[in-house]
Amino acid sequence: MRGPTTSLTPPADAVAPARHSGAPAPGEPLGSHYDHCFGCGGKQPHGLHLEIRAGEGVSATAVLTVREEHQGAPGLAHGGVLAAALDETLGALGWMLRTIAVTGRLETDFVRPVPVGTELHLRAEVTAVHGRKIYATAAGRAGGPEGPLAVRAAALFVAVEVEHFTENGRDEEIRAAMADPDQVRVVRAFEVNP
Ligand SMILES: CCCCCCCCCCCCCC(=O)SCCNC(=O)CCNC(=O)[C@H](O)C(C)(C)COP(=O)(O)OP(=O)(O)OC[C@H]1O[C@@H](n2cnc3c(N)ncnc32)[C@H](O)[C@@H]1OP(=O)(O)O
Repeated sequence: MRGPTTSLTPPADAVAPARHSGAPAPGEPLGSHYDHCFGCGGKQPHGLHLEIRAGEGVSATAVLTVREEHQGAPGLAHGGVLAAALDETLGALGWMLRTIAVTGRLETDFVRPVPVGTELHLRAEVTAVHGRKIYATAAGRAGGPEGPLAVRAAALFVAVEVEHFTENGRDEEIRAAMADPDQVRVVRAFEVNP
C-alpha cells in the first residue's frame, strides 16, 4: 500500500506561485494571525514575538532575536526554537497567497550554531503550488540579511478550510477566537467564512 508522497520536490505540473493582489507591499508588517500564537502572537508571553513582513514576490521576512530562554546547549539556540521560527515565517506566506495553509512537512538543516544574542534574519518564499500543496523554502542568516547561513528549511504546506481549526482546536480557545472581532477580521482577510 502506498502512503502519502513525502517528496519536497514539486511535481512537473506544479505552477509558479501568484502573489495575491491584496498582499501588503514589500516591507509592510503582515501582522499576527493569532494573538496567542507561539511564533507571532503579541499576547503569548513565552512566544518568539516574530514581526513578519511582506517581501518581494511571494516571500516574507522576519528577525528572531535569540534570547536566554531559547537555549538548548549553554549559550546556543535550541534547534526546535530555530525550526519554529522557520515554520512561522513559512506559515506567514499564506498572507501573500491569501490562503490558509498548515505545515505538512518541514525539513531543517542546521548549518552553524546560533549563539544567544544573535539576530537571526529569516526569509521564506513559495517556490511552487500544486493543487492544495504549497512548496516553500526558508533560510536564517546570522547578524543580517546577507550574514552567514545558519539554518535553512524546505517545506510543504497544505491549504485547509477554517474548519481545520474550528473542528480540531480546543473549544475554549476557538470560542474566544471567534468572539474576537480582530480575529474574525484575520479570517476574513484570508477570504474564508468564519
Ligand atoms: C481561526 C484561526 C485562523 C488562523 C489562520 C492562520 C493559521 C496559520 C497557522 C500557521 C502556523 C505556522 C505553521 C504551523 O505550525 S501549522 C501547525 C502544524 N501542522 C499541523 O498541525 C498539520 C497537521 N496535519 C494535518 O492536519 C493534515 O495531515 C494535513 C492538513 C497537512 C493534510 O491532510 P488532508 O487530509 O487535508 O490532506 P491529504 O492527506 O489529502 O493531503 C493533501 C495533499 O498533500 C500531501 N501531503 C499531506 N501531508 C504531507 C506530508 N507530510 N508530506 C508530503 N506531502 C503531504 C498529500 O500527499 C496530498 O497530495 P496529493 O496526493 O493531492 O498530490
